[in-house]
Amino acid sequence: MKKATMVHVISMPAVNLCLICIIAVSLRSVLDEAELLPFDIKTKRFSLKQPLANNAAKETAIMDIGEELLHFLFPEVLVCIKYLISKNEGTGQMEQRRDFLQLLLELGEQDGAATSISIRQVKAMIADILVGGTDTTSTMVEWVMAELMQRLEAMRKVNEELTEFVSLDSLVEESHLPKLHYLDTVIKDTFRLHPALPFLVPRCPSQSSTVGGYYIPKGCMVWLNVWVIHRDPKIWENPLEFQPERFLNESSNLDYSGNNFNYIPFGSGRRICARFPLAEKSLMYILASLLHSFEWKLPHGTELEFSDNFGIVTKKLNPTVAVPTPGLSNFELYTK
Ligand code: HEM
Repeated sequence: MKKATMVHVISMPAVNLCLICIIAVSLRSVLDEAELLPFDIKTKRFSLKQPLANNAAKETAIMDIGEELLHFLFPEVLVCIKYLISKNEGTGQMEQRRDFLQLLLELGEQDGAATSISIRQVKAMIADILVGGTDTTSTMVEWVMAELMQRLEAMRKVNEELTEFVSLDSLVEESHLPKLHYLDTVIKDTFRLHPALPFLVPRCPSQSSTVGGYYIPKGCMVWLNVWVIHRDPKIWENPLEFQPERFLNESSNLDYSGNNFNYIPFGSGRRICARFPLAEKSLMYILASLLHSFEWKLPHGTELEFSDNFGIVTKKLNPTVAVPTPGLSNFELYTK
């Protein structure tokens, strides 16, 4: 007999991960004002310190605050980082395998070299990756699920595609992902309507310039409003409608590379999301698995609504709640 359970599509810790992003993003500009406000764990407040003399002092201060905040908000992230580092150092894995962490640790060993980095910088980079990649991904999974449960025709097409390419007697594998074109368009149009970082990361030009007739003074903070670009009626037909088919035209260059400025959910240029290809794959994989293995319905008598909870990462104001029912032909697949 099929068993149904009600679940939150995504359950995240109550503390919003975007706090760390705010710190990472805005600290540089705060520090440029020469006053530093370090975070006091006991009082949970920022306290005033002396102006910082040079860039090295600012970098150290950024890491001090980042580490303190990590301790306070995400102790498990730090424990995880420390574990990974000690595991790599302790077991002689260095010689056998060269993964990202190992490369970072090797850079740390080059005494005096220009590329040498400290263990604190290694930790900061790994924390960046863990933090930058978690809240964004889970938020997007939730938005896609909500859009699909609202547009049953699109859900039907996704399910048909999954049944054709994966089949009901197997689980989704990485090799299936390139074949799931319709799911890809669903994710893309969800990114258009609900970009996870609607203002990207702010820019600070090192030279004054004029762009599109606007004078941008050196040193100012520039926020790009991607949310508005993605809903601009001059660019998009029926911009407020969820229409995945608009991405079926392959000649439109509407991918995640940031080369078409009409569509930049992962940003563009030198500061484009550092791991957008990984994010693209993870999203496809998570969503394909959820949608292939279960049939999703709203709890009886409830309706979806799509208000934003504005933030650095823009989530749904009201979490999506859905009821999954197993749909695979062989129940043992769920225990794998
Ligand atoms: C759905 C998932 C994700 C979304 C929507 C997303 C979005 C973004 C955006 C919009 C930016 C700013 C780009 C700009 O201002 O031009 C960014 C930056 C960044 N992302 Fe992602 N991201 C995601 C997943 C990830 C993952 C999985 C990682 C790492 C494993 C990651 C690491 C980073 C880092 C390190 C930066 C800063 C890059 C820099 O400033 O040079 N992100 N991301």
